[in-house]
Amino acid sequence: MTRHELPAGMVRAPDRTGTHDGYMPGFGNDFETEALPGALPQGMNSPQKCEYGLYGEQLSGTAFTAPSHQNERTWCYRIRPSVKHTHRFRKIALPYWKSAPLVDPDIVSLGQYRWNPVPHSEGLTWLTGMRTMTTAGDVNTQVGMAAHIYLVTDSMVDAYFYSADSELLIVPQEGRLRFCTELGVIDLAPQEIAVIPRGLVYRVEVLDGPARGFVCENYGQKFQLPGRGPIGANCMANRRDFKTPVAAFEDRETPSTVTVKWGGHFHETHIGHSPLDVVAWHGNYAPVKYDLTTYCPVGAILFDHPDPSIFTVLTAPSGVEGTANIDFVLFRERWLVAEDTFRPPWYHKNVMSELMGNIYGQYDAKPQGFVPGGMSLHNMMLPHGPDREAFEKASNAELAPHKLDNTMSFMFETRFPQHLTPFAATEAPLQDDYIDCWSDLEKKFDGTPGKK
Ligand SMILES: O=C(O)Cc1cc(O)ccc1O
Ligand SMILES: [Fe+2]
Repeated sequence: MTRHELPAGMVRAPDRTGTHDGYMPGFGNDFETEALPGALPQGMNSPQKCEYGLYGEQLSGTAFTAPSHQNERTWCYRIRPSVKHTHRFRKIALPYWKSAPLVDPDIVSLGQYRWNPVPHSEGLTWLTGMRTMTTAGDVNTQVGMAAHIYLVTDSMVDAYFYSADSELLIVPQEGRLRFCTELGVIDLAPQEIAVIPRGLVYRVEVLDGPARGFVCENYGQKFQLPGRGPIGANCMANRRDFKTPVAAFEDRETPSTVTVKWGGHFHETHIGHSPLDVVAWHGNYAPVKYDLTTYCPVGAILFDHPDPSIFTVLTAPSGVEGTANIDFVLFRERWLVAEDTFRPPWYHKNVMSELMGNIYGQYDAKPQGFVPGGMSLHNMMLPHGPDREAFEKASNAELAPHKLDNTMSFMFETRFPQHLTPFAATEAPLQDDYIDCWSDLEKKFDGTPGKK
């Protein structure tokens, strides 16, 4: 992948070992990084005076008193304290970016739904190009999520954003984006994901456009790695494959805007400089990216089709043990080897709500119609499963080992019902005939024993 030049004037921590390539490996590590030598205080957080005349500031991602194994915070040493990066706010409208609760009495969310890719349009930034498809839970009580599609053609120029409501899990499908954050720069391409923590200020630039992808906006507890149980210490998503950017800052005095999502509403403030002014930081509350092709799937090696939870990349707990606020689940290339087994997903009805997106290729339960950039929704307790074509093929296939190749789809699975937004119900390219994919499933039963 080509390495893009940093934005003009941005200073990044030097690569002293020749290995970091702009990122530090590990999930939830306690990192430390400085873009100028000696900027990071050693052995303490709050010296009477910081080096270079910097201000020390803590960004808390969990309550001060959260148990120490969950406690997340980062110490920033910056040109100005964040309080100088916000001024009087006024509410602004971003009409396509919605928050829960949003239950429109005229919209029927009970149904199996599928959408074609939402087409690109001109002049859209990360903020104006966000299109909410579903919302679940309640942003004010910090439970649930929203699923969005982003369509981005234009970089944010002298414009910055943070969400106080949520962390954002970003799943690109087309194009490349750059996230210039307070804690460093993340370049993101399809087959990668990023998690931008709640409260972190950033701007989004287009490296290769137009860009389209999916966002899971998590109102609840942070995403973490799932427990592997008897699988042990390896496989699935491995900690070292997560990458956090090294410190990078800019000292730029230009009229700029900061937009804040707070309580489901957007607020704008005007300042005279870039807020990306963190010269050095240490801590474990930081943005991260992950290459999905490093996900090591584990599955059935003799018979039967396990629950899709075996493919969980990240999980955001809900407080009820084993019942996630959100699971992020990845269906990628893998071998199918199970004997005497119907290999695709079984027919099922799930207490959790399943929103799926296709990053590339073909999904085994839906050979047609679920296309890259497209989405589907099988809501809480709504039956679904393979379409007729997939069922007939898999029921009659010769069960030699078979590689599912050229396939990468994912699921945002939440314990809460997902409600369609007006955009999803009326403006997005909904496939009206989706449920017909099951209409030709035959009755095969005729009371004859031994019939298979
Ligand atoms: O519905 C789907 O396609 C997702 C899914 C996949 C699978 O392998 C098992 C259950 C499940 O919900
Ligand atoms: Fe399902």
